[in-house]
Amino acid sequence: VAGMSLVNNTVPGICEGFLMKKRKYPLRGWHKRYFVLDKGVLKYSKTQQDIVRGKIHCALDVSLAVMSVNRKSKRIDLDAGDSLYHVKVCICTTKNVIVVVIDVVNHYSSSGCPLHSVSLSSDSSDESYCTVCQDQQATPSQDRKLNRTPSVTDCTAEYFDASEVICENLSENETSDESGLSNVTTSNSEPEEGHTGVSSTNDLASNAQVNGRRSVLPAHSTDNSHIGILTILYNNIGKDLSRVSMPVALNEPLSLLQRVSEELEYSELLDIANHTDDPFERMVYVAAFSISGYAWASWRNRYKPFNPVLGETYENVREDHGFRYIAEQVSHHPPLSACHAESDNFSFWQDQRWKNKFWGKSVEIVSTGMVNVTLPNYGDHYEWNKAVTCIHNVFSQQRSLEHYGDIVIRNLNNNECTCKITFVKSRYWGDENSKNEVQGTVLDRAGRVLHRFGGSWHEGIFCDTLPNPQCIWKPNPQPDDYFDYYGFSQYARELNELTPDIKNKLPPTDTRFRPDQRLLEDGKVEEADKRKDEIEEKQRERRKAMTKKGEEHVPRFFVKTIDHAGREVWVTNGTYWKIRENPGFASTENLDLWC
Ligand SMILES: CC(C)CCC[C@@H](C)[C@H]1CC[C@H]2[C@@H]3CC=C4C[C@@H](O)CC[C@]4(C)[C@H]3CC[C@]12C
Repeated sequence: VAGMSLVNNTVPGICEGFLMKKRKYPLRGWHKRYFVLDKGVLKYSKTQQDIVRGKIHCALDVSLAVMSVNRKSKRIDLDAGDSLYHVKVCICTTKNVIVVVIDVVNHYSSSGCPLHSVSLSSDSSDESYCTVCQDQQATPSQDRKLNRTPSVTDCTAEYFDASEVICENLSENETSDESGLSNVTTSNSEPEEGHTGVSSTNDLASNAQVNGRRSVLPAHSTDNSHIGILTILYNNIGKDLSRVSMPVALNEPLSLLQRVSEELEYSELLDIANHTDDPFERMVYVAAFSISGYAWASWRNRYKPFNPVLGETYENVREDHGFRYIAEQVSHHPPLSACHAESDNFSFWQDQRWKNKFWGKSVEIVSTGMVNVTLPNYGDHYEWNKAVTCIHNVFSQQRSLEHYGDIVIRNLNNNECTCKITFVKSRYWGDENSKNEVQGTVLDRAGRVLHRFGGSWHEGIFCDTLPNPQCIWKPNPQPDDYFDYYGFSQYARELNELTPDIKNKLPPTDTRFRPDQRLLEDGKVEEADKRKDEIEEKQRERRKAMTKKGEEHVPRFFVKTIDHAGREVWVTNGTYWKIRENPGFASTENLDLWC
């Protein structure tokens, strides 16, 4: 078969042929597959015979997917919300096959809603375009009636045009709200039944104190399902989208600086590693630690963290875990959060740099920063990359998070062993058994496998090659009332707590003093919204003043250096705990960030 052939030009019939499909795992890369597009449903298999035999791999309704096409590279990206497919033309296919495919897809889609061609800014080629089709669940109810008129789709199409800018809004880089967003929230407030007016009668059990720390937040999370993200963007068409502020109701009362410290929840795995003589076994524990940092994702897809302001700091002293952690927002554009934790058993540091890739219905968060861990007992310095986090169905309440990709852990001070971990991309949506699967191997210098482990990032990791095969990590049980408290674990609930013992020791730049976040935590959403605008305005004023004076912001506790591989990284300058001790932050000059 020399590519896809259209059987009938007027009424699209069956369209089939070979295409190359991108695969993440196993055997990452482009693979030749036989595709059939039949009545708007796209299926594929290895060969035509397999299709006939019913060995079909996916059945994707193209009318519900967002398609972006790059004619130059002959590539199509199909985002169905739950799944993301990348295909391109086979070397064997003829040039205009892509045109045929697009025509066919357009034909099917147009029965549901009109389609428009727009350019995708994430694509360098001018020739690339994107067809957009909304499904009902992603469409804010208010606009449903408008959906029938072409203009709305036009506008959404325009919205996709600015894919990069919008994605930045997830991390909310720079915001100002001149756009009457409050109108959006109020005019569109149609709270879903059942979630509203949750009374704050906490049962006694959940009120019980753990470690003397709070086990509930002062107020329940408020339902934000009525906030149509698409509506917000729709109402801001024509404006500079990077300046569209998202309503605070989309936020959880934690900042990204606090969020990153959650990766240390299972730090006891590093304590074990620092007492494990066998380097290969030690690696198994370091690997389990790197996986444990992803466990929060099954509970946290309804809210997003606050984007820290430049110069904001956060400390987290965990005597029970034996470590202390500091973080600082060191850059605003691009947003960069640096952090450092130390204990008798390890040091941990990283700076968070990430890029967003927007595919129409899903956002992929690609982190480029490396995580570093040193273990003093053995002089090890481990370094690893992060997996990709994907927010599927970002505009809908059926939003879900997935991690995928390979992580490689290296010991920079000794190359006798390395570890490869694969976060398996789910191949069949809804297959609960293979959900969130993780597999890993510890290899020696010669590439021989010495340990094997596996499991999932939400349920735990088992290693059967250890002297006694065992579960090496399991997430803590989630409190029963998690839904009422932003999906927070017990650990997360403690992060923003302002206990009397630290109140006078913290620098005023600490996230715990951020007033809008505190108001949100107290359930005062409207006031929080107002305060957030003021804080963001103050940040802009400060930047303007600095630019005028020709000055540049200098982070207080972190410095920029170059790592062993020539990458730019932010590391601690070692002053935080010294200043805290003597003379104390009350007697130093501090940035004034809040209002
Ligand atoms: C529209 C909103 C309400 C949907 C929710 C978005 C949430 C799930 C998004 C917004 C910002 C995202 C975070 C941004 C940056 C990072 C750093 C990276 O190294 C790991 C993933 C992590 C920590 C992301 C996890 C997912 C995240 C928290």
